[in-house]
Amino acid sequence: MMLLDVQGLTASLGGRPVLKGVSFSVMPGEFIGLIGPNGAGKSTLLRALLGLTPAEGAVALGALDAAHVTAKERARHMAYVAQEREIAWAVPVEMLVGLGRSPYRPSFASLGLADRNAIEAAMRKMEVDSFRERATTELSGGEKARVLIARALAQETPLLLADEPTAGLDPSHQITLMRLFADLAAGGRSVVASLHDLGLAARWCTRLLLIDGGKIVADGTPDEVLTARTLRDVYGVEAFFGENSGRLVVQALDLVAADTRARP
Ligand SMILES: Nc1ncnc2c1ncn2[C@@H]1O[C@H](COP(=O)(O)OP(=O)(O)OP(=O)(O)O)[C@@H](O)[C@H]1O
Repeated sequence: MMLLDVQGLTASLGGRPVLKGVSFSVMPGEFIGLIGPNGAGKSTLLRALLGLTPAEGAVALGALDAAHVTAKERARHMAYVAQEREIAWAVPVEMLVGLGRSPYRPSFASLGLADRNAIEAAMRKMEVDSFRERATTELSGGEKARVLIARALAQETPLLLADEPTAGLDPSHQITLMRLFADLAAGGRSVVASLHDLGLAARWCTRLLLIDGGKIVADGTPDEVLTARTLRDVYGVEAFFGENSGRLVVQALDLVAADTRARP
């Protein structure tokens, strides 16, 4: 059963088309890296899936039509980690992570055992439990990111959407996060994360969707998508390609000369 099915999604912002007929589906067990240059439409796609940006086309959340779900139904199906990490409200870390349980409770109801277990597990996974009482507004950028990811994990949804979740994390926490997402996928849930780090995308994702100019221009395994040609044409970079433990290793090395670059 598909967790997400997207057909012909189009969206315009400020009068300009930003998504131009995007179609794909997500099966349980996939860790999908949404990659593409700045301005390609990755955040807009994630926001459109969540109903935060108006879009045309069909989006199915499992058996539910996204156009007709309630906010709570949607939030029980997919969690979202936004690119913006601004937290305006000086709540303790634990309380912010606890907001991930809102889709399961009537407003203002107290936390039940399942809620408390989910909050503990999420805080431990993101290693924020040691500063659970600190105000979220007084954390470093990477710590805030981990708290916001913990909130999404506490939501215990089949599908997790994350917009540049590794940005601002140190290498150890980047790997911890990618491993966690890979484990969630191996356990039958699915993750769609926009990523700029092609090395992390190649190493950990089961599938990559490459977006350019509001369209999916490649969809497949990291080996299929991250070719010298696509990196040249879409990103305008020359890259080193290697292999480690059977997985692709990619590192962008330099810009290609503009006249050798063909836009797909
Ligand atoms: N509120 C807005 N009004 C008008 N145009 C917008 C708005 N938000 C985004 N855009 C434009 O839509 C296009 C897609 O933006 P989007 O944020 O989806 O790209 P992205 O692939 O996530 O980029 P990045 O990697 O830089 O985060 C860009 O050209 C951007 O300038």
